Amino acid sequence: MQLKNDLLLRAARGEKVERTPVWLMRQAGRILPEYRAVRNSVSGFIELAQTPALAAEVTIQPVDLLGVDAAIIFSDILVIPEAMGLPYEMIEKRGPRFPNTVASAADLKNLRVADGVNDLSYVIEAIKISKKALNGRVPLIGFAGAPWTIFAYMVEGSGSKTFSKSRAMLYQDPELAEELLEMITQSTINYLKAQIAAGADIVQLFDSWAGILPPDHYKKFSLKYISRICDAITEVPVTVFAKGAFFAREEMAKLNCETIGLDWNMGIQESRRLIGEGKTLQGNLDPAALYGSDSEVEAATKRMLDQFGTGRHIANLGHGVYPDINPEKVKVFINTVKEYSSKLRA
Ligand SMILES: Cc1c2[nH]c(c1CCC(=O)O)Cc1[nH]c(c(CCC(=O)O)c1C)Cc1[nH]c(c(CCC(=O)O)c1C)Cc1[nH]c(c(C)c1CCC(=O)O)C2
Repeated sequence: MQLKNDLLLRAARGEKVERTPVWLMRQAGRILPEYRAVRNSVSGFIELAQTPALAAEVTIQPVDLLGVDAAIIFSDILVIPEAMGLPYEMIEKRGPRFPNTVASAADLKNLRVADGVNDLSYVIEAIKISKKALNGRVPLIGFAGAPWTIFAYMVEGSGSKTFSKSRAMLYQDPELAEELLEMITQSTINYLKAQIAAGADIVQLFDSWAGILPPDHYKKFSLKYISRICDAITEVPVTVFAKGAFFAREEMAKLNCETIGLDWNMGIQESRRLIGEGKTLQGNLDPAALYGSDSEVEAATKRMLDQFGTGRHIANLGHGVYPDINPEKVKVFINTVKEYSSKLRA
């Protein structure tokens, strides 16, 4: 199926675009009242994610209601641990929790490499329904957590300020850590390939806890596995977003990926200098800028676009949109990108 709007894919590949494409990390299922209505019709996040018709419905909402240039499949990065044999719960207002965690080699024996097709069939089905319903309007983004971030949840059992259990394992039992990271990496490759076969047009890796590692550990326990995933995914463009990994930008330029996500602490011109011209950059407005007035949102968005210039860029926030942001402010951000970047690129 030919896409009617393929700006995101062209920008990712470094081809010419009439204007800068724009979407928001975590646009599906956070800020829209229309999402909450669907969410309240089921028992919780997990049931919603596991009901393909509803997952597809909330995937498409931001395209209809906000005018973004891409849809991102409604799911979570934690479906991979579950498919490997470590189920999670979503605790209302608190976040994910794993009743069982990985602490020893014996715990690894209970895990398997996910095949991505059968054990995550509900995501694959949701992608197929979403593609049909999108009918080529915009590309569909598939995604997964980066191995280090998934590892951190599997060892820690929940989010954490310090991730000291998962970071301790890197010092105390690096072989065990590497064995688990290997299993996650293989599962992620299988899963992303299944998403692509089902219709995902581009895929993004979220390394949300990149910033908690020192540079040497980041290279050894995260980038190494991200690099393997980038090498394995040859079918569609790949985006790597590593929150807080400012120290790794030069290393990341060597990844076999098309796009690198910037968080809002990373200087735009400095990032371009460190990464070079060979990658598209994605980001990076401060998510909190959307708490400002309409004219402040507009001004901040224009400042961001001026700094990225007319080079390879996909507009986004520097992390996921915050749940209490007014969708009208998101529209100001999106419309400003569309109008102002058209002028810049004319
Ligand atoms: C770290 C991480 C997680 N999940 C994800 C990340 C990486 C991105 C990031 O750094 O923010 C990624 C994610 N999670 C979700 C998506 C859906 C698609 C999208 O909108 O981008 C995506 C891309 C749905 C979700 N994932 C979750 C919800 C809220 C659950 C609900 O509706 O009750 C949704 C819509 C729950 C979740 N899932 C996770 C947490 C910490 C939480 C609780 C807090 C929160 O809402 O973010 C783990």
